[in-house]
Amino acid sequence: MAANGQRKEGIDGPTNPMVTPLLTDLYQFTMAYAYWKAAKHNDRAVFDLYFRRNPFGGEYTVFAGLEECIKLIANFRFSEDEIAFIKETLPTSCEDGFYDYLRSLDCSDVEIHAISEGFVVSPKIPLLRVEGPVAVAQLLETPLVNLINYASLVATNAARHRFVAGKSKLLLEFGLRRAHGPDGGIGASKYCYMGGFDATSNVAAGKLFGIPLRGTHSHAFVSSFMSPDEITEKSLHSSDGSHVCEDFVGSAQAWLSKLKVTSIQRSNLLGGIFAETNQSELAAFASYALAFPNNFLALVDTYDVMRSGIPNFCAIALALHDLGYKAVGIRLDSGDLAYLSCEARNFFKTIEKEFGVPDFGKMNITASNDLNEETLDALNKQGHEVDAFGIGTHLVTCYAQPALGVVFKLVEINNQPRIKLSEDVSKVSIPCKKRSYRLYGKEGYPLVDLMTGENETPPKYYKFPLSFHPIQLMLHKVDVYGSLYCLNGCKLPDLAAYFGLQAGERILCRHPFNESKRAYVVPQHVEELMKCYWPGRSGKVREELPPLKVIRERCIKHLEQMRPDHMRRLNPTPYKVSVSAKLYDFIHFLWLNEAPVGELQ
Ligand SMILES: Nc1ncnc2c1ncn2[C@@H]1O[C@H](COP(=O)(O)OP(=O)(O)OP(=O)(O)O)[C@@H](O)[C@H]1O
Ligand SMILES: O=P(O)(O)OC[C@H]1O[C@H](OP(=O)(O)OP(=O)(O)O)[C@H](O)[C@@H]1O
Ligand SMILES: O=C(O)c1cccnc1
Ligand SMILES: [Mg+2]
Repeated sequence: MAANGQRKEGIDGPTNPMVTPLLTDLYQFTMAYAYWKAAKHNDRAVFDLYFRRNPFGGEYTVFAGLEECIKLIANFRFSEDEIAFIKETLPTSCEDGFYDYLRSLDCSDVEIHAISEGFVVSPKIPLLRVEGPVAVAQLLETPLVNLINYASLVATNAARHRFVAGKSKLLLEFGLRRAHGPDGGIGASKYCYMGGFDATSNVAAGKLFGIPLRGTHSHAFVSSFMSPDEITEKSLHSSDGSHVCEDFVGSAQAWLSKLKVTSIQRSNLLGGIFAETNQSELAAFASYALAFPNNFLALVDTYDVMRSGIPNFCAIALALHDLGYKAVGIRLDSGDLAYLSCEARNFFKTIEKEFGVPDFGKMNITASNDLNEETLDALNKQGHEVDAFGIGTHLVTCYAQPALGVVFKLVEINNQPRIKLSEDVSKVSIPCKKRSYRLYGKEGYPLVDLMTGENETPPKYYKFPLSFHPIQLMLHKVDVYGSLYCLNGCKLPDLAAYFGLQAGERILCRHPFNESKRAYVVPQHVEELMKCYWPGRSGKVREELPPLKVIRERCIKHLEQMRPDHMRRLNPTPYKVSVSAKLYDFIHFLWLNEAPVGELQ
């Protein structure tokens, strides 16, 4: 049985148990029945899954969700219960043989080629190519689009937040409470990590995917304390266990008095900004420090950041320091985050200097509160001292753009290329079973993504850096005379072959729909984009599904290798997506063939 065979490959089911063969649109079942009734259900179809436009006004998208697609494919079988439900749902006139057919269905005859998860991808280029019996491929349409749409959108959103925040900042995903339901929350954590976040507050995602977990505490914890008298157990061992401070709260209060005197005496240094801090806040901080002396991080904006939160935090951090512990830092969750972070940093640096506490000035400052790309950008422009950003709502709900328009289009049936026409040229599908390639330029940046027909010769390139090779000199001559002939008269491809190199070839890359847009490219490197992730009966080797961490590293690497003008936030340069000359001609031949000729009256 194919399902057993698939299980032997060790691919678990989808993370979300709701991802079953029923997680599809009704019309996939009605079409499947009609195909079956017409004995057309096993016609061999090829579908491309792609999106039409990059999200968030950008020029790049991170491809995510593939692993879940393959998990669905590998375990795609109808249970009796599910078949019974379909039978109840479809008209009674539907013949029983159809349900026997559903009973026999799996994806053993489906072949999936896909771009690897974490790649930077562009519109129109197939992310996934599904080849198989037309009825099965269509049943797969909705779940595949569903699994890729949000995953890629939120991974891209995360990558964009990382781009603005900069490499050195810690990015924490705090969105679970605001995500679109439990699946949205789990997906957000997984794909934000993939897109370059460092950690999540979502404990379930930490367990499921091994994502690092991070967190601070909330305002409720601070406001739940009324006074320091509430703390009954006030003693704290020193970090090396050599002695005990019997009254940790008293020690913090003593530090507070010292800070106050200092602040009054040196009002320019500490700003002379506080008199009496909020003692219930001090109690909350002390209590948290007693619970986590090695991981003390305080939310400082419950009452007043500068007049209470920061001095209270410093008093506790200094009392911890006396016992050999190092406080972690603060979180700011309201107000002007640029201004407050700079003030807090000055305060910490002053304490480092005044009291000789090493590294106190480097205390971690985390900021949160309705952050998004724009606020991060504004903070950068103003100058800030934030080390870590906790981002929730805007990140996980993809507030700036709620969906990526992923589509699934038939490009071939029974070896016959198909096209979908539209008044809107950007919606015309690109027919044929295709291959796609990324062509890299001299500087190492991707220049263009190129689609060709399945059987066209792949673009060629120089396999080794020619600058290190004796052939380079001769090639120089080739450049100078603008000819493909070298000094001894042999053709460049022959010469390259002689030296064991693959020949570079000038490739005409054409805009799929705009006749005048074309460019020649001599690639320095060519990467075939789609790999076989589910071989079906083809006998091809199945590409392994790598761990999330590996996908994340791949994603970060790919984002970093993009040319900066494609990545900028304002008016980025469009990344080129093209087709070969042969495919261009074929698209337009088919277009003319399928478009009815109008008649003017
Ligand atoms: N320096 C800054 N430049 C630009 N935007 C900022 C800056 N500091 C904070 N923000 C953003 O301004 C908004 C402030 O929102 P709002 O006024 O609702 O919150 P608040 O009054 O500071 O805090 P809260 O109501 O949560 O206690 C947030 O989206 C925050 O991310
Ligand atoms: O602001 P987000 O980007 O969504 O990030 C997560 C937010 O969630 C928490 O508070 P919550 O918003 O629940 O309460 P608050 O607005 O009163 O702080 C936290 O304090 C952050 O502010
Ligand atoms: O740990 C935090 O600070 C946190 C977690 C979720 C939402 N807001 C904050
Ligand atoms: Mg909030």
